[in-house]
Amino acid sequence: MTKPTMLDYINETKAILLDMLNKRNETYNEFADVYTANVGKYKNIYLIGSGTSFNSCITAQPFLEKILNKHVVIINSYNFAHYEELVTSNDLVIAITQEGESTNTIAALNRANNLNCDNFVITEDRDNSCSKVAQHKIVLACGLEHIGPKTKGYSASILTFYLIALEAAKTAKVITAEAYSNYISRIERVVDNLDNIIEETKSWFDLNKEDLEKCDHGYILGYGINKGTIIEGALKSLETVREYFQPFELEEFLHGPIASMHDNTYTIIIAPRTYGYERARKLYESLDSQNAHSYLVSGRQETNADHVLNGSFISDEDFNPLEYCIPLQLFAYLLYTSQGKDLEVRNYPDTKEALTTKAKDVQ
Ligand SMILES: N[C@@H]1[C@@H](O)[C@H](O)[C@@H](COP(=O)(O)O)O[C@@H]1O
Repeated sequence: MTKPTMLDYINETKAILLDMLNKRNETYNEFADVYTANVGKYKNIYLIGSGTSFNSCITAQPFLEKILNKHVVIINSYNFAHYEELVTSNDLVIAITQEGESTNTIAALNRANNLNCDNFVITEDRDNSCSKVAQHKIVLACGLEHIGPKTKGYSASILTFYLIALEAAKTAKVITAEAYSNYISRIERVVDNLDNIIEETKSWFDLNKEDLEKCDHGYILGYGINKGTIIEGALKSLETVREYFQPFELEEFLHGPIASMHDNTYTIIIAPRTYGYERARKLYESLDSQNAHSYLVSGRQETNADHVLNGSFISDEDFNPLEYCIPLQLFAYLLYTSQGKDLEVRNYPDTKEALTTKAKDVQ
């Protein structure tokens, strides 16, 4: 059997997310019950992970804070395990690890246990190292993903966070049944549209193929709730194209990094029509008039410039990261394949032995 590609996994995303939505009550009821029983005790919620899993924490944080009305701290597994000073037994720890073998996440969960923090791990449906350490498990219901650069797992991770927050808020009566249903319908609408985004992204890449294929470094820019989207998007290209891609929040980019742009620097701006859009569009227009490799990914535009991905994005104010991650995942896939990069060849293979990051190899 041939190994699935990143594209196969991206194509599976819509069906997987719809299935997760359908099974949400049974999948997340334990979390909702534990949360409801302790809602008065929990002061802060810690979201912890490494790599793509950590990026899903960055993306999910604003929605969890909004729905659960608690301070949500995002911190990577290593820092939680060894440097976090303020966590107490009144905090809830939620670790996320797709394959469940990341050594830093195991260490973070051990620390949560030692500190007597209630803790959950979101992870694949198999008996892995992290699920042996955590008090409770939430299944990351996307099936296995037999490839290093994760795509469907990232989408499933952010949806898991949205859904555990909504199930917990409904059970704890932090939100009304009506508000809950409204949030679910809005997620369904975004997920239902994902296949259109895939097709539109492919057309955009094709249209600009001659220029995009030459891309060997670039900046991925965004704002608001897409802070995690751009970090994850840059990571996808770093892992696959294996050239230099750097994410910046757009306003921070203007405060210095823009000085490092050259004629051959590419930019992709992720620009949903939410707060921040006007400045993003202005930045695109300004860069486009001075540099030949500037691109904008946004909802329907007045402009029909080839470099603008005029997608049929729903641009939901809370859930648009589910759709805006797709163009960056596809960009990485289409670019590395068009450049003929081989993901089976590991760069600097000796570091894997020198610095272990996984308790077990699961690929
Ligand atoms: N290259 C992979 C990343 O793609 C992955 O995100 C990270 C965390 O893995 P996990 O989510 O299983 O903890 O591990 C590896 O380093």
